[in-house]
Amino acid sequence: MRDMIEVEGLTRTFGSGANAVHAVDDVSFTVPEGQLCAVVGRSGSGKTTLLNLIGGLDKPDGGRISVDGKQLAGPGRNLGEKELAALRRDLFGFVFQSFALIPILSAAENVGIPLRLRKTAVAEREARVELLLNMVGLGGHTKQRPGEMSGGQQQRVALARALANSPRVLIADEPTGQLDSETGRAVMRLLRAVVAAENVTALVATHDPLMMELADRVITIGDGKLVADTEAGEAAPGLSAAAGAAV
Ligand SMILES: Nc1ncnc2c1ncn2[C@@H]1O[C@H](COP(=O)(O)OP(=O)(O)OP(=O)(O)O)[C@@H](O)[C@H]1O
Repeated sequence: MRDMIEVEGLTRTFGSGANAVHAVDDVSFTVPEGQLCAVVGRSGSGKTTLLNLIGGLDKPDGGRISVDGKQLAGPGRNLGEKELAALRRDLFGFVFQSFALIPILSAAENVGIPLRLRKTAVAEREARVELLLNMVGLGGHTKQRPGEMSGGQQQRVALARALANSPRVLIADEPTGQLDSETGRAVMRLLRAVVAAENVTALVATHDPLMMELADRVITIGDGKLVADTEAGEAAPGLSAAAGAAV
């Protein structure tokens, strides 16, 4: 399987001198296409900073990032905001802890936003929105606004929206952080299932042990450094089978 994400010597420092925080400190790894990779670590270890760098929401101080063979950052590669925004739109779908839905739009309209931005034809957009809302189990809720939905339903809408553009990579930062544990588990299982159905590569920052079980691989970050990198099969025999059963 070819590599979808390639990160080499990635570094991001906030502040300087005695106050410098090495949020991401010389991190290197690759993620093969189709893999669901959990990124774990204590609060403040650098997970969000790492995801933001890979997703083109922030720029590194050093190192290289390539996604789907396109170099987002590296020596001599200083993309302008417009260029970076275009790459972001084409390559990534984002899911945030806070859902980040637009309150005055219905579920279907929220999911359709990335397709409107791309000027996708109306019939094609509506068909894709319907397919995605059905996939996340919200086919009967298309007209509801976020305020009329539960947290779990809102996050399922956000997941559908993140997939609308058929991104190569799904980046999810603590997607269950605001959900109760049972709802969070349902969202995690759904995420596992849609990653497989849409053949997307996913990076999920999480504290949730279930996500670690469902993931193909777990990357552990500590003080900005990569401290462990475990494939599901290596962690404990049988984990993959358990993950399969859970979907
Ligand atoms: N914009 C910023 N300016 C200054 N320091 C920052 C900034 N963003 C992050 N940091 C610092 O970088 C370190 C890593 O933060 P980051 O948010 O990436 O951690 P995290 O692992 O995602 O934490 P959490 O699990 O609590 O979300 C922390 O020490 C944080 O205080």
